[in-house]
Amino acid sequence: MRFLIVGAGAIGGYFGGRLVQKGENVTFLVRNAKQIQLEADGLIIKSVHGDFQTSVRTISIREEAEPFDCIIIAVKAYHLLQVMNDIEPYVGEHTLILPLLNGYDQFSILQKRFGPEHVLGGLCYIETTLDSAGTIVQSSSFHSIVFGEWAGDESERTQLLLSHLDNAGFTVTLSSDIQREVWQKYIFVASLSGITTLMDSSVGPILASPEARAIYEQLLQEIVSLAQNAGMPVGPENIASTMQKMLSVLPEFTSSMHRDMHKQLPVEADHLHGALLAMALPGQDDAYPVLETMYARLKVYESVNDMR
Ligand SMILES: NC(=O)C1=CN([C@@H]2O[C@H](COP(=O)(O)OP(=O)(O)OC[C@H]3O[C@@H](n4cnc5c(N)ncnc54)[C@H](OP(=O)(O)O)[C@@H]3O)[C@@H](O)[C@H]2O)C=CC1
Ligand SMILES: CC(C)(CO)C(=O)C(=O)O
Repeated sequence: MRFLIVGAGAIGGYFGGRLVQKGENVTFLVRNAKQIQLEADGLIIKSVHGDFQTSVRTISIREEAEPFDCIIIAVKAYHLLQVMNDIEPYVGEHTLILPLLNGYDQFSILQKRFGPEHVLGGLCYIETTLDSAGTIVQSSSFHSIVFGEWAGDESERTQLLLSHLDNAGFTVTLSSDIQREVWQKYIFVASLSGITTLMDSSVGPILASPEARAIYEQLLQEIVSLAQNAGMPVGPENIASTMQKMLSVLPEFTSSMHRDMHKQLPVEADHLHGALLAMALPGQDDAYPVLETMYARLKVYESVNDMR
């Protein structure tokens, strides 16, 4: 199976690198500066599971190549529209597109552009970031991909993909209810990135402060009830499971958005928190005050960042 990994950043570089390490046929679609860096140094991963470095095959945008069997999309949401133009030449009749972005809107955007038959549901759990030299740094031990047919069907093509993603040093799960999995992750990441950016803190001090913890719990409730009212596959059980996840992480655990904010990088505020608020039913737009506060805080960050 020929993989094209779009974006050799924190998640694309990590999962793609692991697949290279396993011996899978992997190519990275990258922009110029990243291509130069990868050609000079190779792909470098510093991981709690052990460091490794490998040379990788890259192509640059518009470079000729046959369509790929599976295109894994591992860019930030604000790059998705550009990326859809860039991957078009590599999408053939049987190509599977597997987005690993956080959020929800990416699926309908990709389905509309390439046709629903090409787009799988997918997400990942991992805590990775790029250091100033472009090295991928993994700081927590979990590293998993969950994927499946968007409509929940069983299929030979997802079984085949599973066999190629499996045994690559990370966990992979083929789900028959990927939309529910996507929402579980969305709730976790939207609440985590909201509270860590608002408090400018990792999880430990937030949960240790009764005041901050109460705000987190209200945020979680708002997100779950908003999504449920909007007809998404979530329910009150998502509150308990998300809280359990929060209680299981290390005190220094934080969101990728919080880390990006410290690096003065753009954030996925519209794609995560803005998209949630846009789902609120008419007449309910003032029912989510904590979520609105989180979103406002991110919009202020964006405007200050734009002026730098
Ligand atoms: N980091 C994490 O721990 C986690 C992140 N996520 C989610 O995964 C997604 C990706 O995040 P993350 O990996 O952290 O982001 P990064 O910014 O680390 O990586 C994204 C990469 O995409 C590349 N890119 C952007 N546009 C293009 C393009 N047109 N063609 C090729 N490459 C391109 C960038 O390359 P360049 O070097 O050229 O800028 C960059 O290296 C986000 O939705 C995020 O929320 C999900 C789980 C965990
Ligand atoms: C919460 C986490 C680390 C889990 O994968 C994540 O997705 C993010 O911060 O972007």
